[in-house]
Amino acid sequence: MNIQVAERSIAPMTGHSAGEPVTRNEEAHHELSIRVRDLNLWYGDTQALKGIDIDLYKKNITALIGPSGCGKSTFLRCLNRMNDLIPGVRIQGLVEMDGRDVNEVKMDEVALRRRVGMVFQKPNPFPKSIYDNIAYAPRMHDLVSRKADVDELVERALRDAGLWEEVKDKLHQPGTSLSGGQQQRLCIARAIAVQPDVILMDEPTSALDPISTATIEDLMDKLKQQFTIVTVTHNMQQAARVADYTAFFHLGELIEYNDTQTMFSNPHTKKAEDYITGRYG
Ligand SMILES: Nc1ncnc2c1ncn2[C@@H]1O[C@H](COP(=O)(O)OP(=O)(O)OP(=O)(O)O)[C@@H](O)[C@H]1O
Repeated sequence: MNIQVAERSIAPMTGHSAGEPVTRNEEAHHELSIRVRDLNLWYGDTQALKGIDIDLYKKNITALIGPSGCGKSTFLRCLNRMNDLIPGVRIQGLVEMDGRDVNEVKMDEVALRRRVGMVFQKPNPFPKSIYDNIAYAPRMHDLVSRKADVDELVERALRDAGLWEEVKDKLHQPGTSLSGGQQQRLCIARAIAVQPDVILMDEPTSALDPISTATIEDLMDKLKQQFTIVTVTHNMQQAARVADYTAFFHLGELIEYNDTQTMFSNPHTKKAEDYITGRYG
């Protein structure tokens, strides 16, 4: 492996230079998923993202951290073009997924969002049954049509989201009848049902109790075997527990991008250190 200490934070600055032994499992999991170059975003006249350059890796969890308003959610939404839905937004720069520019005019947004699932802060099941929450998108994308295939897909997604045993006898009850933590796992099951490449999570546990939070963190750890996960969190312990890489944003800029262990034990920038140690933010 040859991770370079980039002039700006593109590849994570792992703290070891080329030729040194690699002590983590980066060798096996260092395939590029998303490449972002000189990404700038304005809401009207206000610039919210400034020259972001970053490489995000497959089958890893990358945590986005930084003080409120620094642009974490805005950046996340650039990865599946959700900012396009906000009036007055202007975006410049490159966001490439598996080598293809997601902002290309020809890129079909529906197809993009099938490849890039999203889980929000507040669980938001559809006002439908547990079963239909999962079945809806795969049917819409024509991934399945036969009842037996839909049943199988629903079961697999719920099992992968660690929810099957809790809901298998009430699949036709409303998704909203579940607890908050269960609803969030239902939303994760819904996201993975279409077999995306990437799952974006915007503070996925901030509305949950500690036990549900721990369940979701365990689940994220399992899901990264199949999916690339990019998550926003305000919880430093959570970033340290779940993320392979951590990116620190400040006032719309990416200040430091590092493997999580280095970020939390030996941050390379004063701003990241101050934030992580609670000196501000
Ligand atoms: N729809 C919008 N219209 C105008 N400005 C926006 C909009 N969404 C975000 N902003 C502004 O862009 C900046 C970045 O916001 P963003 O929500 O991305 O930050 P964040 O780091 O995710 O914050 P938080 O941690 O509080 O969720 C902020 O100054 C915010 O006020």
